Amino acid sequence: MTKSINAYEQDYAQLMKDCPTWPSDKAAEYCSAGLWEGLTFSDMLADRAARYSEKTAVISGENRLSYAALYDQAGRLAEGFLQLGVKPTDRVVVQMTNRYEFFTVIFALFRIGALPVFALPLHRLSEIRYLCEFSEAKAYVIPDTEAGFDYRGLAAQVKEQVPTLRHVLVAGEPGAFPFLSLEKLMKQAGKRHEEPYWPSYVESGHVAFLQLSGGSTGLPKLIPRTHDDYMYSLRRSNEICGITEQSVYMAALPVAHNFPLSSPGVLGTLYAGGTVVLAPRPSPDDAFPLVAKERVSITALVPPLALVWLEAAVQRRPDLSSLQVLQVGGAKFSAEAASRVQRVLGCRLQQVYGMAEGLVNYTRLDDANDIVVNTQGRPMSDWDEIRVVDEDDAQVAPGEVGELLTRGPYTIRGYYKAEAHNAKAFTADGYYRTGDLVKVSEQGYLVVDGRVKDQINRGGDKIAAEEVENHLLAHPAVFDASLVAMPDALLGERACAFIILREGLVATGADLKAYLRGRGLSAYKIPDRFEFTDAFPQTNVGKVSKKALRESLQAQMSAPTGASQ
Ligand SMILES: O=C(O)c1cccc(O)c1O
Repeated sequence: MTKSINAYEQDYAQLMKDCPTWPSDKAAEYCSAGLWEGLTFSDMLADRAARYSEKTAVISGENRLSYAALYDQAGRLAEGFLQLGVKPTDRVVVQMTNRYEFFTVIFALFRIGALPVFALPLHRLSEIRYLCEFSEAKAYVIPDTEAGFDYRGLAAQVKEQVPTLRHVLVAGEPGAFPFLSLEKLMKQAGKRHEEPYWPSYVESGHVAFLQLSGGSTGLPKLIPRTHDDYMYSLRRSNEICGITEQSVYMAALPVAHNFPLSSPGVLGTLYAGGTVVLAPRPSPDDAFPLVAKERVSITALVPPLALVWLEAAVQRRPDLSSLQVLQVGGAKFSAEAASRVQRVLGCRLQQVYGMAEGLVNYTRLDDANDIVVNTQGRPMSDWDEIRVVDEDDAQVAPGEVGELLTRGPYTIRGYYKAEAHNAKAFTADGYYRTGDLVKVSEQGYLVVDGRVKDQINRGGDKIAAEEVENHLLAHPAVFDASLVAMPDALLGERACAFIILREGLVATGADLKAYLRGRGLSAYKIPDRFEFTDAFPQTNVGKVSKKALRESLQAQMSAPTGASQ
């Protein structure tokens, strides 16, 4: 350590300047109402390790980590990170598949006040390079390989292209790459010193990590969440979802995604002293045996996976007797599929409509079937403020469709380093513009009815149209590009790119797909279909009419003479 505590205070002051937070009167209100309890993630784990000690915290393949072991490993890794020169307020991009090191790493970073930046396992060079650059990350943490993909090769490219990135750390084997394994980092740090072995710089009001936005603009936005606000959302989610120390939560979705991370997810489960089971993949082949073996009581899926589970369960009749609750969220779940969950899987359905920016809505476990099947739930907290507005920000009549705006004790007031965007994405009085169209029932339940933001929700994977369009526009043969959603029975939506080629130049759909892959774009963002055209329909203010493009696509898809690929 080369700096005094005061120096870190300056670093925190800078960080907090980059991260808009709540006005002080609101913050005081949330504190005095006991919503923000003044607990950091590091203190939370220390407390649970003392309380639950040998109880199993995380199960991942052959590994079973007790609360004490998780705390101990996080402490040693924290020491290791400090020795590497990672210090309070530094950013560290964490791209981890569902393995236990996700927890040892993030709790190590929480401990020293460094900020994990949560990447997803499917992210590739384009996304990771951006995350590392934009957050000025000092380190990048990866698994060695997973599902046939070598993250070390990706990291080698990122390291070469991002000069501020000093360290790559690997869960598993570094192999021939010049990277340090987490295991070595932990050993290097030696045995844990007497506590506390470094002063605590971390306060509960500080930003704990940067979460990723689904986004609708060219580049993904980073979401600063504080210990206080996130912890409140976990505590309240636990109450609603019945999470206790008896709960066994299985993460089938990638654990860094906000839904399995916090609604109530793996962190809610650790908060309650329960057990987290990490499924390597969400397929019935992997997940059903785990549910039976570990007596999983609750898990979370996106709608396409829920459909796959429903189908497989009918055929295989697996032992899901321990499963009490299946949460479905991330995209709209059809009422038809929703109505089959209880009968086919033998557990209660909970619909979850949430966003990494904050607001999470749940159907309640004792809600009538009609509500559980037909709505996306209601806000988790009485402190959530919501408004449903028309294009002029005027409140719509009760029950009418409008854009959902929200603010509250766990909804951010602005993105990280995004002043210009924040002015558009938030109202002057601090409401976040969700970009989703909803209607609110008399009892306060939300039904999602579309969106105004330019995004495609591909089975829960959100694609910002502008991001993909920008990549397409970089192709020499592309004059203009417009990405729209097309309906899909399994995923809900897929992406179709409408392309106008430059005169005299040619490119096929296959060429453009290969081009996007070559630019390091993740697979889920690569358009599923390409349509070549001479001009785009326009709105009466002269913008590209995506509505007209979607309609022309619909007409073509229902026409008898198949698709042009
Ligand atoms: O981002 C989401 O889609 C989401 C869904 C359910 C719950 C959440 O917390 C989410 O962030």
